[in-house]
Amino acid sequence: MTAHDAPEDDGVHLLVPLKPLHLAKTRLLADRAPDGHIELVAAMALDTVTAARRAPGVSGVVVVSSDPVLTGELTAIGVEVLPDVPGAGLNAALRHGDALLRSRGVRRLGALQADLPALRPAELGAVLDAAGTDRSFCPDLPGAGTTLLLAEPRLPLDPRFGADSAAEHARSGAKTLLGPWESVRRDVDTTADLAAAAALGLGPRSARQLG
Ligand SMILES: Nc1nc2c(ncn2[C@@H]2O[C@H](COP(=O)(O)OP(=O)(O)OP(=O)(O)O)[C@@H](O)[C@H]2O)c(=O)[nH]1
Ligand SMILES: C=C(OP(=O)(O)O)C(=O)O
Repeated sequence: MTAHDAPEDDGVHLLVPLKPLHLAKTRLLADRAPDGHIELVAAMALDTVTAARRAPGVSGVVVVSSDPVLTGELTAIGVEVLPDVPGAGLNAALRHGDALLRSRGVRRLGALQADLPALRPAELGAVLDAAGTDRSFCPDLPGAGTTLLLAEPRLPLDPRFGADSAAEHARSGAKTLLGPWESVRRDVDTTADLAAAAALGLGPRSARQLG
């Protein structure tokens, strides 16, 4: 974290998890050539992180990943990267990041997916406003997944990402955040999602990758 991310402030620190790039976003390969896949996944993550850092109410963004290329690119723009827990999976990676940031005194914490290349800072800010300090989550546009999970101040994140995570997060007592913030819900799993994100307006790195 930088001085800008000082834990004393009351903004939210977001953990952004990402698998090794060559293993990530395989559903996109169902109907896309593999050329440029790694570069596209990295570009989407960098656009997501860049937009999230600019959002009102966000005090810091920390990526959880063991990918060396991504780590190099993020570090170069001043983003901290925590190494993954090898082989432990997404929720363990987030719990690991949660524990580490809490040990530094961070009070407000959330998890944001790395595949939101159309993310608009003002829309993420509006979601954080609507959340207040409640445990809450933003479902993806299809409704089954989760793009953002926010913990209550000082309480564990308790992430339940994976199949039907929206229902799992609701069951865990999290408030559902619905509102005019399509870019926060527009995650990219398939080529149809990618086209929808492009229609919304991609971040510069993703736009460049798609030519
Ligand atoms: N750090 C970390 N991130 C993970 C891990 N597993 C999944 N993720 C990330 O969690 C996010 C949500 O996962 P998915 O949307 O299913 O992404 P994916 O597994 O890359 O996509 P598919 O291969 O298409 O299923 C993505 O950004 C993944 O890279 C993990 O073990 N560690
Ligand atoms: C892991 C998840 O992501 P996706 O739905 O994009 O696979 C989730 O939403 O919990």
